[in-house]
Amino acid sequence: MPVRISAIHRARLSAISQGGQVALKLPVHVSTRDFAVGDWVLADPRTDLFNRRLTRKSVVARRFNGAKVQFAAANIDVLFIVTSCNADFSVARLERYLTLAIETGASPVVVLTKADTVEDPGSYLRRAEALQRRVPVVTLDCRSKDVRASLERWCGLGQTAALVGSSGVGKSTLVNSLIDPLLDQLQQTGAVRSHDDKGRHTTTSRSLHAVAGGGWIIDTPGMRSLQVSGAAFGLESLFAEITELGPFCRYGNCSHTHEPGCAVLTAVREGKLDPARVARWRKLVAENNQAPGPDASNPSRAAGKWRNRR
Ligand SMILES: Nc1nc2c(ncn2[C@@H]2O[C@H](COP(=O)(O)OP(=O)(O)OP(=O)(O)O)[C@@H](O)[C@H]2O)c(=O)[nH]1
Ligand SMILES: [Zn+2]
Repeated sequence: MPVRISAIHRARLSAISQGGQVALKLPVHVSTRDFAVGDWVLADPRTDLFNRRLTRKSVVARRFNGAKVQFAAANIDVLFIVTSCNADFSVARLERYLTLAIETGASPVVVLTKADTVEDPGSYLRRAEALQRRVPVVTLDCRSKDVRASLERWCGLGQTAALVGSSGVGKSTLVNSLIDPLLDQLQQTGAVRSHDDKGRHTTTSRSLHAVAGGGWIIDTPGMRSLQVSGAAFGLESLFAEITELGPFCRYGNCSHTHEPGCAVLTAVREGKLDPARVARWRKLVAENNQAPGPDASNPSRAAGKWRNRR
């Protein structure tokens, strides 16, 4: 029977089947670390024993200290990049998330929360919109009843969205505003939150929730750092206004740092490119070149199909 992973615990997996919640039993050689919330797997309907994981169409994977990979969400269509209209807002961090989204193959949507706490949310909106051509940006108050209407076009029937962003920006509040409480209670794990060591409520396991309107949403825990690696294509598309100038440089191997006849440097001098944006792009490209090679864990990428999907 096909089931979808809804939460990952240290030694077990929760899943949702057509009939409701399933506590998946794992064979001894299978580690929960190999799974992501949103994974589709096959299980034995009589024993709930795990059989095999189905091929992912997309996966959000984060890399720590070089090689260690953590899977945050699988089979997603939309990546909500959540940041708030305050000190958390950082164009540099948003560019990292947008690169991640492009590499994942999911459509990014920038969600600017706590719009109710600032005089001019529009200034945040404009700064975010400038980061990627045609990227949708939404400003909202996560606690408001308008949240569903603002995000429903990305949460339709059969669609899966994942939320990424720093701790405290309002991801859980957003999920609570989006979910269908009845449906979610019926299908959910009931253990989305648990107490950490300090006795504070915190989101410990990534989880899959049923959204009113037929979609699904995956919450991920706040992340402190987001390393860019194996993301040459993502950087090339995100910084299109810069990379498109490459062919116009005098030298084919131009590093766009000092060469005569460099189209990028010329555009900066003429005020057509923001020097700060170019500096951030250089930094990410350098980081990407230093990191380990392409992430073979992304199947949509390995299959060579993912570029066509956009
Ligand atoms: N004023 C205002 N407060 C908000 C908004 N969104 C969230 N908050 C508040 O900000 C605090 C943090 O919100 P959470 O939803 O727990 O943030 P989170 O991103 O889930 O944090 P983690 O679970 O640590 O990843 C809570 O006190 C919320 O009530 C918003 O749009 N406006
Ligand atoms: Zn150049």
